[in-house]
Amino acid sequence: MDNVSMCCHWLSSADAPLLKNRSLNRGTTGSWWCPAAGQHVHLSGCKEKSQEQEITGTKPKMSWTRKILLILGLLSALAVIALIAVAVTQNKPLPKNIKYGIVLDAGSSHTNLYVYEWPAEKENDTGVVQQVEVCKVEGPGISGYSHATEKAGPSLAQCLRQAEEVIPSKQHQETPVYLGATAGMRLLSLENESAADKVLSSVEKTLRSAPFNFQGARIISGQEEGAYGWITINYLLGNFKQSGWTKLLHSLKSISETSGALDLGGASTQITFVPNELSSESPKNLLNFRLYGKDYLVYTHSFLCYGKDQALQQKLARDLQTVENSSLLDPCFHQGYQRTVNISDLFKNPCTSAKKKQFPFSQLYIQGEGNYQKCRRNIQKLFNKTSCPYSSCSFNGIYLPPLQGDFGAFSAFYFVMNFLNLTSEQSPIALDKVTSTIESFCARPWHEVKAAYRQIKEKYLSEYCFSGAYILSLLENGYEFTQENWQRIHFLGKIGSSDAGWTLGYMLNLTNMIPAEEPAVPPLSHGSYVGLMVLCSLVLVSVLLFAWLLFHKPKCLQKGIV
Ligand SMILES: Nc1ccn([C@@H]2O[C@H](COP(=O)(O)OP(=O)(O)OP(=O)(O)O)[C@@H](O)[C@H]2O)c(=O)n1
Ligand SMILES: [Ca+2]
Repeated sequence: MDNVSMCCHWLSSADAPLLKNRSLNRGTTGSWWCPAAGQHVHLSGCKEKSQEQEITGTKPKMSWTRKILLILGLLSALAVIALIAVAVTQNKPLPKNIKYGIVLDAGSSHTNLYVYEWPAEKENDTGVVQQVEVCKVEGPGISGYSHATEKAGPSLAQCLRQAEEVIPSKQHQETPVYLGATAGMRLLSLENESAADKVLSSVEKTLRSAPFNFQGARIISGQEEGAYGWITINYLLGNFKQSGWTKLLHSLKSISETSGALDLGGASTQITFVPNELSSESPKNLLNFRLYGKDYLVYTHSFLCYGKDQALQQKLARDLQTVENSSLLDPCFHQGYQRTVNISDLFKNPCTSAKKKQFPFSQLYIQGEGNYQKCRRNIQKLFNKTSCPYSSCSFNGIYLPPLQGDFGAFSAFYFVMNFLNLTSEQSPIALDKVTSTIESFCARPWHEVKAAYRQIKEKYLSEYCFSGAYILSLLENGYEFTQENWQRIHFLGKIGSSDAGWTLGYMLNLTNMIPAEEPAVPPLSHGSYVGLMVLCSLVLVSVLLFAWLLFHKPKCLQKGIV
């Protein structure tokens, strides 16, 4: 490189100010002190570097400043890459550590075993527990073993073995198992306490011999059953999640943020919801919860003997008072249907025992009549609406505050309405359409119904007419749902993969998985955190690139010098 081009090279670099006391302009000619050359040189004007290279035919030597800039740029790029890599790997969710829990729902008609799972590190979040298995125990509910109490426990063995297969064996010991018995056992303990105790001892023995962590087998109260059902559906529907926009929306609109729960079993039925007005008229029906940082005042009532099987027993016991001989024409069964009932069985539990009297026959022959309207009138008698010691009542003098918000209706509410094709969520079915559907189903002769639904158990199938009419009676006459708020009842079998019922709420409570206060959560999710890191890094790289380009340009091309 000759002195001129070398000096021009210097002039285009950051060292140009070394040329002291001279103002430089492109095209300036004359004699200049060039530090690179260590001498005065004669310049006839600086040229663009490319031109200069063309002219000289040699590769220009990279200045130290540019080298340092380049190294700094490279190092910054490396740092950014390292930063992203660390963000992605360091904060990536750890491999899932799953926990399990087992609850047995010992209902009046049958027992179900549920297996739940949840990620261990998210125990206190809402909506993370889900059902992974349900096993229906063969045979009757445990209260059905009152005459052979020692067989109640062994009846559960097969479902426990199924749970052993679902849960990894190394976690068997740490998996809690709970059994909650409902209305069937409540009735048995009223009728024969020692038989109920023996049944519970038998199931306890079997559960203790399973490889799981036995946590108790007990009869739960109607209040608990109602409350845990309400907790389950609201947990699964995500109604306890009160963060960000939902919180703001709720506080602005004061909308009802929880769903009521309607549970219909074989022996009892529960209604649970958050009423609009606070009232302490009937304190035994009110429960206070603090969940995820919010207080809930919940109304609940469980009607023992108003599950669909016991309601039918009550109806038959009443009907029996009016018959002249041993046959009964029943409008709630299909025409052509026949059933024989032992009179002693009919009066054996507390739901019907008050109506017990001597009859000149030991069996009742029931003949179906298939008349919905008559059936409704017949059932209506089960709801005593004559006196109410409170501002408002459902029936039998039980306090009921004004109905409020949406309701999730499950168990037999769902089984029956689902069978009748009346559960559509897309286009909620109007009450009069529901009534006419049940009316025409009841009018179908038994032989036709039986032929149309061969796959359905006769016990269930024969009672869907009665059950449909009973559900409408309970909701319309009992709780006084109207054409309008009927649309707010949602018939639910499952929510996600979990069955709607009290068991999940029971387990969440006993394992302390629903905290009173909202758990502290990191402000950003892992995804948002990584995204933000990448964005910041990209901005940093762009700034560095821009700076490098700026410095890389020949100085003489920059404004102010040219
Ligand atoms: N596919 C089904 C399943 C069940 N049933 C009936 O629905 C009623 C209620 O069942 P369930 O909710 O399981 O009641 P339990 O839990 O056994 O009773 P409870 O809660 O009163 O103890 C029972 O009469 C049962 O015969 C039905 O009609 N169709
Ligand atoms: Ca039940």
